[in-house]
Amino acid sequence: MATWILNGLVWNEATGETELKHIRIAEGIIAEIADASAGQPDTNGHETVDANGKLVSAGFIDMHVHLREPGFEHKEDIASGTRSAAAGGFTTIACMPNTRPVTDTAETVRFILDRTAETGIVNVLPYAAITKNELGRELTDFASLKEAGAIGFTDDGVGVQNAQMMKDAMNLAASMDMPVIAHCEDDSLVVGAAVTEGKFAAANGLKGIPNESEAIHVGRDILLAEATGVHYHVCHVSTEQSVRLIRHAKQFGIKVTAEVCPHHLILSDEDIPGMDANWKMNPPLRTPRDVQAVIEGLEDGTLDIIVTDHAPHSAEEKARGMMLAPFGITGFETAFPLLYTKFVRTGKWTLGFLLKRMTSDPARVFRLASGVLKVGAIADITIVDLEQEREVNPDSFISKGKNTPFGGWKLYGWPAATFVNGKLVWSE
Ligand SMILES: NC(=O)N[C@@H](CC(=O)O)C(=O)O
Ligand SMILES: [Zn+2]
Repeated sequence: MATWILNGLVWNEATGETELKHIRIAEGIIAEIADASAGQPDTNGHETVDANGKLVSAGFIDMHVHLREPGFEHKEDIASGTRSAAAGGFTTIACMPNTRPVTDTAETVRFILDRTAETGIVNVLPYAAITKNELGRELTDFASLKEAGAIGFTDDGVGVQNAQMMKDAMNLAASMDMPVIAHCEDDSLVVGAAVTEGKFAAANGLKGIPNESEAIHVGRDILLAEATGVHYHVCHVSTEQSVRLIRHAKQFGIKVTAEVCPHHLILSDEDIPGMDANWKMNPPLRTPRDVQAVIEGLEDGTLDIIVTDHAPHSAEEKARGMMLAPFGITGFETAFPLLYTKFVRTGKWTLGFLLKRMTSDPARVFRLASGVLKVGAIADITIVDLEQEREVNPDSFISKGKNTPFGGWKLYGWPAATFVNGKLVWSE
């Protein structure tokens, strides 16, 4: 039995227009994409889903997420996290190793893959830690982690402070054709700070996190990437200086790629309403000048992909206030509506540009087989209602994390159904 998705609006990259199509899925693969103008296909004996003119896209890919399992299941687990991802239109997500235990052994990598098989509903790609316990002191066993299924190495949550340690990691990763993914942060520059250096910090008498705490690592690591030849990927770029360094490195042919989060594209420190920890994340919301720089970086290809950095925390943890609460905001269930409403509906970006940065670009950067809607491709598919306007209500998030600064925002472009490997895993 096949599945037909009827009357879906599909983006045509060549023409820059959407076209009405019928899509046939068989055995988890896109078997046929037919023009709707040629009439209704014979769906006899097959399952049908009528997209009714809604957008049909390759499923979104999110290469930076925190699923919190093992160890922090009160914040999120693989069951709730993958359901939240599916509700955001994501079909493949890559999870960070700052779990408990840290994902620094083959056993924990296998645990994540096994739990995903048991309880998950989207594809989960685990990253493994660069250093044991993410302490920056001793490299993990890269070979066994790769063998167990890790797709790259990162100490996300903290920066690798020691340059020799990072260089050793890059050399080793390069020798096994694996990427190094870096949370860029110099610890000595950020002590006691919760928000960026800027107007909000100044107005509230707070110490700020300076831009160079991120950019120093980006600059250092670009030089190390050049020396080692590794594929170096920069996490959650937030500053004008980092964009400048990455742009320059790319001009020299250094193998660097980078990601940016919706919140860094949409909010600045000047939007922070008060000492509310739902506005606290790492890297922090930067100045309007930085927001402009990351937008331009994404537009000109300096920044390759959009990721959510979905970082759920419990209400109790966030209630500790701006200075004491952990860094991080949830991302899955607001990412596409935010970007679509803010950048596509306003005419700043084409729909195709946004889709590319959330599908085929992450697939290209991380050499994944998914991310395209074409005959023969894996049927990871997202249906989105571009015309539906709805208010963000954190209480109705599927994620255990309700920590978002976007509560109450009125947005368009809500995911309506999500298929993974040809199977409907979530619908409105
Ligand atoms: N981004 C965050 O603010 N927090 C992340 C860690 C990280 O990605 O740096 C988390 O694990 O909570
Ligand atoms: Zn990080």
